[in-house]
Amino acid sequence: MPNPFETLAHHKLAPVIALDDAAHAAPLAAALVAGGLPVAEVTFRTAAAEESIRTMAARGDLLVIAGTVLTAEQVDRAAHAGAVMVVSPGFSPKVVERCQKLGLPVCPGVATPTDLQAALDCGLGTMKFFPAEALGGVKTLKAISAPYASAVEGGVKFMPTGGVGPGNLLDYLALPSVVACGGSWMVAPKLYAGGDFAPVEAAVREAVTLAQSLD
Ligand SMILES: O=C[C@H](O)COP(=O)(O)O
Ligand SMILES: CC(=O)C(=O)O
Repeated sequence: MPNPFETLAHHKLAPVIALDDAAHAAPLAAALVAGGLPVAEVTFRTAAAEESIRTMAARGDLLVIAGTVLTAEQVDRAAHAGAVMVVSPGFSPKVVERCQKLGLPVCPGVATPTDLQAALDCGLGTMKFFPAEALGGVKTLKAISAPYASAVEGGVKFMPTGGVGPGNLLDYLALPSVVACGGSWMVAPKLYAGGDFAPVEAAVREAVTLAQSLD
């Protein structure tokens, strides 16, 4: 599997998934792959997260990221289940430390310059900007990142998440500091409420077309 950050930079999207039922993991993964987006950020917001990660990782053709990882114990469970990267809504030194100990790429959330510098102190160069829209969106991201352009080689990179959708995706992706955007719109439970995952595949395909339209 290539470096997860490179995969994210290629696809520009990280679908944020909260599964109540691990039985949905297989058809959801299939819809993502069929729609052209072999990336899944499965959040530890539900009890089904670990099993869902295991199911998706077993395919071998999908970048499986563990999301909403809040404790070192969840890092262990995510890694054991097959996640190849960890993200969090905020910056937790314990989560980052455990990931680094395991050699697992980690992308913590930052909302302030203080968070950002804490992540830099850990040697990290790519961070979530969360919750992106509620924090002021593109304007705030530009302002927060400006002082750190030369803090790491190539500049600090971000994965804005929270309130990103088809209406503002390209505004974020147009920023050179943005690697990819996280979002739940193309994997929202209402799309597969009837047990049919075709609407997910269609929404994923549309999101992929939009994200790639900047190239
Ligand atoms: O908590 C929010 C999710 O991580 C993603 O945000 P979203 O549902 O606004 O796309
Ligand atoms: C928001 C986010 O990235 C997370 O829950 O991990």
